[in-house]
Amino acid sequence: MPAIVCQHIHKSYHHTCSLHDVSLTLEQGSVTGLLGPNGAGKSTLIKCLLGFVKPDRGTIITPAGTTIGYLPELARIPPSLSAWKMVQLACQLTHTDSTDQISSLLNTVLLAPRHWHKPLGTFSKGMRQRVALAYAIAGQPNWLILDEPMSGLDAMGRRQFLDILLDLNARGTGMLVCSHIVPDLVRLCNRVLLIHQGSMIDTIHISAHSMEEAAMLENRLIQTAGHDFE
Ligand SMILES: Nc1ncnc2c1ncn2[C@@H]1O[C@H](COP(=O)(O)OP(=O)(O)OP(=O)(O)O)[C@@H](O)[C@H]1O
Repeated sequence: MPAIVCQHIHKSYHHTCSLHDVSLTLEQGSVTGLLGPNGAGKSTLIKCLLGFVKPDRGTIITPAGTTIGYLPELARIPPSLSAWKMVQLACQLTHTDSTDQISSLLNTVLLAPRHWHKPLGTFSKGMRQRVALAYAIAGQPNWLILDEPMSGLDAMGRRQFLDILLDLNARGTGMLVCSHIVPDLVRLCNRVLLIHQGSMIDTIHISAHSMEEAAMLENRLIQTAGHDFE
């Protein structure tokens, strides 16, 4: 399938420039990280790609047949609903709400069957986030856009969540992941785009998914953000 392409995107809110001449290509099956200091424009770019926000200028080309699942930073989790019911609702939207499909999704996000019918309000943050991911992938999208997916999860929860994402990617799902957690981005991504003050300033290719690459990327980020305080 052809890539998703953004060309020369500009977006301002009132007099604040959020994105300035941003271009990028997302190849199907790839995992791209978006990294930048607070206020750099990451969420605005995601909202433009999802069609929630209209750029002032520029083009976004989404090939026919593209389907995108979205996991927002703060997914709404109704506390009285069960995991099963929540995923069933998502499946109903795509007319695939068979028992097998719902069980398969809950298994994919590693939720043990003993939790399937418990209210989500009794779940840990990690479990809730995994149910939110099952909701996002219910329509079997070929792309996933994730905004801070591992934020607030403990080490075990982050590892588990990363493993699920790596498994989804191995099965062909392309991803755009916005995160402040550099080691997670390095573990997951093929490349990381560095964004600062609304502009794309660097592309870092990740090959070894190693601690050394994470340290290098973190230094690059601190170098960038450090200039803001000079
Ligand atoms: N709805 C809005 N109205 C006005 N300004 C906005 C709006 N959304 C974003 N902005 C501004 O656009 C700039 C980029 O914000 P954005 O949320 O995209 O950054 P971010 O990189 O996602 O930040 P963070 O890491 O803190 O989530 C900021 O200056 C922000 O204040």
